[in-house]
Amino acid sequence: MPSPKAKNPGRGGGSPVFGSSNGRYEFMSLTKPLNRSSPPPHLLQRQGSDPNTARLRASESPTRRRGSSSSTGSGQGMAEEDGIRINPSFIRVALSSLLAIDLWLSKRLGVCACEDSSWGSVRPLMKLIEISGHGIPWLAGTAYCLYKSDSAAGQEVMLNLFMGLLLDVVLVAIVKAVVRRRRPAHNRMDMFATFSVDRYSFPSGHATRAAMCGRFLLAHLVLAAPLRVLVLLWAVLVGLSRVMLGRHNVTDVMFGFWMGYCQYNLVEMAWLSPQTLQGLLGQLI
Ligand SMILES: CC(C)=CCC/C(C)=C/CC/C(C)=C/COP(=O)(O)O
Repeated sequence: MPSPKAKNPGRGGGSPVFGSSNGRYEFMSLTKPLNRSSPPPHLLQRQGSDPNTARLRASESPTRRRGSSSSTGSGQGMAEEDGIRINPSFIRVALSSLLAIDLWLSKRLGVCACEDSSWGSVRPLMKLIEISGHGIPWLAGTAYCLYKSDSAAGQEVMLNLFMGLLLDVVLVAIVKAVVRRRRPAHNRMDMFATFSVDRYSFPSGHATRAAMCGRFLLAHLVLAAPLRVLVLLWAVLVGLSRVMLGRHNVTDVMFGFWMGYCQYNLVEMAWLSPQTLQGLLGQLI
């Protein structure tokens, strides 16, 4: 089978392809036309600043030795070298492949993106789950519990949850503002109470909140086993509903879960004890 590189020697655009010219899959760059006579600058850089030394080392490389005994002579050897040369771009290729899979999967899973979608009838339920993970009910509910709590332990837990929720809103806003990934094209922007950064989708604020609050509740509330399962199920459903509603891509939610999980560690590290609270309140009053 002819190598794709041989078919498209001068194609631009930078998308690498998989080639199997010698029965072995390798990445080959389509960005630059092949230059058989001299190695590219980044190969020289990797092997030392002296181009002659670099050429010498390249000719001593096992790849070159293997290539010289191959059926197509030096051309084949160079093709194998190409495989080595474009290794630095492997991460870029992997990331763009992941992104493509992410977009494809997110579009396929966005089955409640509008009423006419295949699962459009489930949309009201998904929107209910969306509200259950929204920042405002969580902040308002926690503030209310803090106000109503008559035990020091209860107040301590609620205050730390409230601080965690504020931290979550701030961190998510920062990451969204920095990354600026747009929401999926199939999303209908009909969420309630959003800020300007909420036009961006990475990470999912609902997913960070679900992960952080889920961990928090499991760690600080004494819950029977069925309720613990329910908390976990709720967190998973919040994440799933983001993709099904078309609000987010899968990676936004996955990263959101991870970020929320880590945020809980931060809350634990910066835990406000009653003593710290008294000190803080003493300074304030
Ligand atoms: C105290 C304060 C600034 C509260 C803000 C609460 C609030 C409105 C959070 C935003 C909730 C929201 C719509 C987030 C977007 O979630 P995604 O999952 O779509 O990223």
